[in-house]
Amino acid sequence: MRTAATRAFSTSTANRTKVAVLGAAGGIGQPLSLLLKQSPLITHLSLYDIVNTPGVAADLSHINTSSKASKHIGIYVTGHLPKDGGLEEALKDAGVVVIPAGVPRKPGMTRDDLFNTNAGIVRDLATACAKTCPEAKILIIANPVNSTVPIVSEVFKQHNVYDPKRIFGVTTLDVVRASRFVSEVAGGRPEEIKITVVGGHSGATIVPLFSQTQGIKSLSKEQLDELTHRVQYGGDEVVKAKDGLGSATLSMAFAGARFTESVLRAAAGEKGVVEPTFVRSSLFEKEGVEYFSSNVELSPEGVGKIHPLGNLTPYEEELVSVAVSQLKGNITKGVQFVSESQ
Ligand SMILES: NC(=O)C1=CN([C@@H]2O[C@H](COP(=O)(O)OP(=O)(O)OC[C@H]3O[C@@H](n4cnc5c(N)ncnc54)[C@H](O)[C@@H]3O)[C@@H](O)[C@H]2O)C=CC1
Ligand SMILES: O=C([O-])CC(=O)C(=O)O
Repeated sequence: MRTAATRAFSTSTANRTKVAVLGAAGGIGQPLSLLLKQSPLITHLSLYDIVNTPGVAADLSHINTSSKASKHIGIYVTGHLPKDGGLEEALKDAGVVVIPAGVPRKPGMTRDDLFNTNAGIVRDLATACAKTCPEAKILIIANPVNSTVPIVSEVFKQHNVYDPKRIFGVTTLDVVRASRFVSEVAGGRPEEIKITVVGGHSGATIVPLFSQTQGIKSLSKEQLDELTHRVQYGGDEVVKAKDGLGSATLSMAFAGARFTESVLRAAAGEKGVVEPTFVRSSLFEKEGVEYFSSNVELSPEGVGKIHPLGNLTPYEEELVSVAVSQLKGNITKGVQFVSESQ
């Protein structure tokens, strides 16, 4: 977690932040909190779940990570359960809220099958955020991301605190997978291979743009088909291997910690921090799609510059058009859910 950049920015205590993790005792929440406990950019790690959080918090609070910049005050960890206003306490003064709360898939399910359970969980947590920490950056991991991001946005609109720059769908795992899978086929160090992945976060809405990465343009059509399918359905590989015990947790914690750290680095003033993320975007607005994932330069306010997709091959253009048509339905479903629950 400690890159040269984070070391440079960790010298200022002014920019250090309270980060709340909602769903902190879950499969993603626990390893994500462990990774975040190592960030020099966090002063207070606030953990909330409907079960088991005090234990997770007590355990993490024994880790001797501390920042010299804060005069040896380590990251302060607290754990909250719903009783006695625990959620409000967890969110009070948070600068960043990460939401992995919600149920994961079992074999045979799509991410959209999680909507009925997770939409209500995310709506209620977003309501608490809109009331308690309306200026926090909200990082949404809970699936289906293509619908939960519009849900959070609609809730914030209802409370008149909506700023599209501060609401992010976490799609980092798609680029983490893409670079790993490409390295297995084409060689190279996966951590150095950058693949642009755009669209959304489920099946055919996930579109890797392999043509934009130098050195792998010579993939055969068969390799391209296989790699594209593997990135689009990488989540299914894990769901199948876990055989009823959930979906990706450890790789997601890695990806979620990377994205959170990037948001914090940009908030601390670092320039040139670019991550893919599913945000309010004008890229496909004309086609009626208000949210889209693409590379975004992060800024102190949150979303900075949304990068255009760049040159696409006809193969990629076709994938993007399928993604756009599916996203429309996913987004509408989230928006309608909030308007119908009023
Ligand atoms: N964006 C992405 O790339 C990925 C998203 N996910 C999604 O992340 C979510 C969580 O997955 P896991 O951690 O594996 O599930 P899990 O079931 O292990 O953990 C979820 C946690 O959320 C908690 N929770 C449920 N309702 C809550 C509420 N109202 N308030 C606070 N906490 C609540 C549960 O008690 C549990 O501890 C799932 O929806 C999954 O599909 C998973 C992998 C990748
Ligand atoms: O596949 C799932 O349900 C979890 C997920 O979003 C992923 O692993 O990309």
